[in-house]
Amino acid sequence: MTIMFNKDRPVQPGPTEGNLRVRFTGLNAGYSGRPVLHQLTARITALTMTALVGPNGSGKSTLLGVLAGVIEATSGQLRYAEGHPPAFVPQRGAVGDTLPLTVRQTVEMGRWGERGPWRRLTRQDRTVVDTAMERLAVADLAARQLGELSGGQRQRVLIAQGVAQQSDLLLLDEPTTGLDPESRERIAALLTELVTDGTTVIQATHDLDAARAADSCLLLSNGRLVGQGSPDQVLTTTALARIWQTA
Ligand SMILES: Nc1ncnc2c1ncn2[C@@H]1O[C@H](COP(=O)(O)OP(=O)(O)OP(=O)(O)O)[C@@H](O)[C@H]1O
Repeated sequence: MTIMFNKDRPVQPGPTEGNLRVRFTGLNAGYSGRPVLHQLTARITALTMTALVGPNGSGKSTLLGVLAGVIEATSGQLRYAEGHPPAFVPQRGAVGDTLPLTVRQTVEMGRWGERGPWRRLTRQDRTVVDTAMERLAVADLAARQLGELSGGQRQRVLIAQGVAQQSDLLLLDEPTTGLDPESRERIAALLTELVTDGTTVIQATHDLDAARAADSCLLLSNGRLVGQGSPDQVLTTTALARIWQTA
């Protein structure tokens, strides 16, 4: 699927290319009257883990939002290889904690893309939800209200909702921020497992350990892509010092 972000041009279907899962060229995006992303061009290989790295405000969440389809780019080209629509796990803070939802209902929302909102779930949907909750170790919290949970528990529930979407493209916005080391490791291991099982994972992260464990990194600074490649190539002391000093 190819999405052309140019107000005058229609959406065009495009060919898939080799082992690419996502490719974007000259992508510009922002918020009303506020350009944020400038001329981003990158390729994301299927069945890899990509880390989006950069200081606060560099545009990581905006880029994920564009890739997830919740923010419309103003121009450029975004192309996905054949596959499911992306599953998007937003930042924990972006999800209201006063929503009157149980953990199970929250994870069940991951099936809405298949079933439609508030529709009765099939037995298979319920199995998918159970499996996602078990993978994230939140099954014993199923009846609890989302708002009663700790930050780390809520984060795991949101990731379970993403996993329940059964997409082969999972986008996560800072999935380990604010978590204790054990929860971070558990989530890192799960994301690696998902890649092995056939998912392409893209995560925005401030966790340099997570970024160093990724297959590739996109380094953002002021809405521009200033590095892309393997963690060793991109996360050099010099590059990190330069970018964080100017942030
Ligand atoms: N809803 C919005 N309306 C207007 N501007 C926004 C909005 N959301 C983000 N921005 C601005 O867009 C820029 C990029 O923000 P973004 O959240 O993409 O950065 P980020 O790299 O994810 O930051 P962080 O690491 O703090 O999450 C910032 O200048 C921010 O103030």
